[in-house]
Amino acid sequence: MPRPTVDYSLYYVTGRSLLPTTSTAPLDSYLDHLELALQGGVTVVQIREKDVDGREFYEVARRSKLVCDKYNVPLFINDRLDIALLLSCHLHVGQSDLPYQLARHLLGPDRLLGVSVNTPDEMLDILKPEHAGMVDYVGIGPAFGTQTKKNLNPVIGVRGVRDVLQVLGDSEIKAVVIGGITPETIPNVLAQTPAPLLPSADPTAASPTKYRSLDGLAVVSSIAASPTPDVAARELRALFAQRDEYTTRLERGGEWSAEKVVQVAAELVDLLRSEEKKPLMHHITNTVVQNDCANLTLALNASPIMSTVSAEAAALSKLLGCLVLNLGTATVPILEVQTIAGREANRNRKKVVFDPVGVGATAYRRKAASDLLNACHVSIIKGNAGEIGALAGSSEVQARGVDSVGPGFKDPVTVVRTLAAREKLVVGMSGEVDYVSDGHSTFAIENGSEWQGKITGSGCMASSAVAVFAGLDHESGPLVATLAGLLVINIAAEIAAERTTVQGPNTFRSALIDECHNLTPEDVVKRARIKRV
Ligand SMILES: Cc1ncc(COP(=O)(O)OP(=O)(O)O)c(N)n1
Ligand SMILES: Cc1ncsc1CCOP(=O)(O)O
Repeated sequence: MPRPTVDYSLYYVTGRSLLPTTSTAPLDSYLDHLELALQGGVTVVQIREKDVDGREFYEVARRSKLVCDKYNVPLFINDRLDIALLLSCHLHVGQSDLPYQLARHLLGPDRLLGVSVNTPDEMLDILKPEHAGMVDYVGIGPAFGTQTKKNLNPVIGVRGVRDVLQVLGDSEIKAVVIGGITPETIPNVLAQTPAPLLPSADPTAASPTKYRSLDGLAVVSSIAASPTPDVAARELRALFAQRDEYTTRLERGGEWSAEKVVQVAAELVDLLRSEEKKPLMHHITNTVVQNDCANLTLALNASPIMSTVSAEAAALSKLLGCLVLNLGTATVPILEVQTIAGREANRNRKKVVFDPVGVGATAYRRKAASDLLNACHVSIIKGNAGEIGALAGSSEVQARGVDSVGPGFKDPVTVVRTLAAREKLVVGMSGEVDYVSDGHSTFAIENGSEWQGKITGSGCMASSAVAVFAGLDHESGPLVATLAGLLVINIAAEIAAERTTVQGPNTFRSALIDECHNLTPEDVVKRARIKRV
């Protein structure tokens, strides 16, 4: 008998101790809860019972199987091969349980076997030719921190999950992600995990054209702790149903020419000028530039709000055009608010711009940036060469505090393209020439003024300009938004610098904000110096 084909989209690992209801008949109440979860769309169930004796585990599994059979949903048993065999169920084992080779031997050929995987090496072991056909799926994680499991393996973040998927490649073994999977974390998981299938593992070798994605989401508390498990399951299923959109977006690549970018940037300036409902820009930014970024946002005809209050992040994210997360004042409370706001923006499918201010300066900031990129999906990273180099893992360009020093990269195009392809977002690198890439198409913008390097916060203001364009409800996407934002601020800077009244940094700063306010679509068309590289 061949093993069944399973839809792993929503894999519910039970957690009886987390159930919200207490009842005089706890097992019945748990079974009712399980049935509701199945009605909501759970596609696979695993019975995971910790700290109970074998008899109780057996009874819970036996009764659960009757419920799952009613919905034709496959049932896995966690760890206990004996119970899986007795009930003709499938089995899940971890790396410290019975070795999966032995488990397969005893389970026989007809039942499904899943294995937990925490590292690329563990994945490689399962893929060895001598282990072929033993494992049907892997549970990759923990992706995020969770209260549900004691003795948790190291948290690997979305990028760790992607590293395992990269090794899994186009194997027929299915993959689910586990650990801290909630409606808030799912958008980032779906956006970040598709792993490029390349002839070589080097993401710079060529633009990836195909990606390996997850086959499902595995959750405990997102369903077990819900008083309405049917509603919870439905929401999780609906979120997972967006998976292919994320992959298709990556596989589509970019078709933009420089001329087309300029034309659309001019249209976007026009749209901003005419927009009655100005896009709301939520900035969680540093204390040095708040006022300038708010004024620049207003000058471009968008509405700034500079809130650092976590309690209103959810409400704001519903009204947002775009969220700006700036690493300049990287205190622990600010990073916490940024994480919450980023996840809420992801949940509401709003764009997030990340300005990794000073990320090259200290190990503390590098960790903060990495944690933020693991916690929420960012659409655009905009930084200077020192910052982009630090995120790309290059030491070619040094950072001095928040500034970048030296002549820049020998091959800036490869740096931005590689980082964009790896992080699956758009990278904008500002400097004498700005480089922008989505991992497929890369552009260089030559507009700008020397004065920009002589005022503090010009990079942060450029990020605000990018965010304004990203926040417009327009189909052109984050690549064009980044290009439009940088074109606009650089052209406004050029025009400002030509003013005879500009005598130094301070008069330039005021003139820059004025010229952002005055800029016309015609200025963009006339002055843009941009090329595809
Ligand atoms: C689908 C899925 N993936 C991973 C695990 C974790 O299993 P394990 O590492 O054995 O840890 P315990 O669940 O036994 O605590 C899982 N159960 N399911
Ligand atoms: C069993 C397990 N294995 C890795 S994390 C985890 C617990 C996941 O629980 P939750 O979905 O509540 O974070």
